[in-house]
Amino acid sequence: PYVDTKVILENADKHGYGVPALNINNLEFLHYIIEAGVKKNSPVIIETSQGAMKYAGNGDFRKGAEIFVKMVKAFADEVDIPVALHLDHGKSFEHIVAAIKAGYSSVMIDASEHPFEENMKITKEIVKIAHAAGVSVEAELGQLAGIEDEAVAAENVLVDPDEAKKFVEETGVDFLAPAVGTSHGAFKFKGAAKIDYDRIKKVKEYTKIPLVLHGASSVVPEFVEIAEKHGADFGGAKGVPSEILQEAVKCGINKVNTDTDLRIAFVAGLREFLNANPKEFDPRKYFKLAREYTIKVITDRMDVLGSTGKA
Ligand SMILES: O=C(COP(=O)(O)O)N(O)CCCCO
Ligand code: NA
Ligand SMILES: [Zn+2]
Repeated sequence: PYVDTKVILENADKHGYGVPALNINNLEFLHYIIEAGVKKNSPVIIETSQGAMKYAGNGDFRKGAEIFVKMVKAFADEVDIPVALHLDHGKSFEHIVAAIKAGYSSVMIDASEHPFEENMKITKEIVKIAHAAGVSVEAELGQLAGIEDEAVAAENVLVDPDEAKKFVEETGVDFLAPAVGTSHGAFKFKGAAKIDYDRIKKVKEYTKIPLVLHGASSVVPEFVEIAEKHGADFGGAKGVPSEILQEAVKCGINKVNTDTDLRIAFVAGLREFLNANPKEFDPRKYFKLAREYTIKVITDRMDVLGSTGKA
């Protein structure tokens, strides 16, 4: 069934596991996420960026939002696992309202590049509108480095747990994404991978709401290697290892944003298949390995995060 993201995340918070939040831009990735969720009997949070809305609507983000809601509901109505649709990194008021109007389960207002008071003011306004429409809200405190779809964020600015407490109390936001050392994309760490567990624990203790880890892709070496063997150039790619994700979940993370891992698995399978099948041009065939690898990276993540069997 199609559910509110809050239902999924409150259960995850109560039982101490993580749920993968998986980005889509097209039908194929949606297919693979649903297949993985059914296979693992895991809840799934599907998420789209503002750019994905524009892409699906061929330039018209309001159309794209409507298309995604219809696509996700069509699948969600057919399966027994809970499925939610979330707007990821909503920055523009118009995109957030379009997602609410189209029927998204939840929206993120990402005002984290603004000063604390401004972030709080903007978030409060979005919470008022979204809650009036029965839609839950995610916000971000602190900043991740790396590319956030349309804007390059500044340096890593880690969350201040005392600010988090005030922020959640004043805004009524449903989930919070504290910046704790990760970043978006495939090149997350210059040195050893590490995140600030102590900050996660403090934010959890002070806010007592479901927490979100952004930039959580592991950049799985197996698929990086396959992609590079078949012409990709991902030199220096490094992500968040599974053990770190598991510790983050123990500290209070419940929604685990994952985009890069799906992209790398898919392109690894696509490159490998095309190189091995020069005569193939049937679109129902040439995504065969891309589909297999993408489903594998998602089902492995469900096992790592503990959402397997929780639907
Ligand atoms: O936090 C994440 C996931 O980050 P990643 O999958 O790159 O680790 N997202 O919000 C997904 C979109 C960001 C661009 O990839
Ligand atoms: Na941000
Ligand atoms: Zn993110």
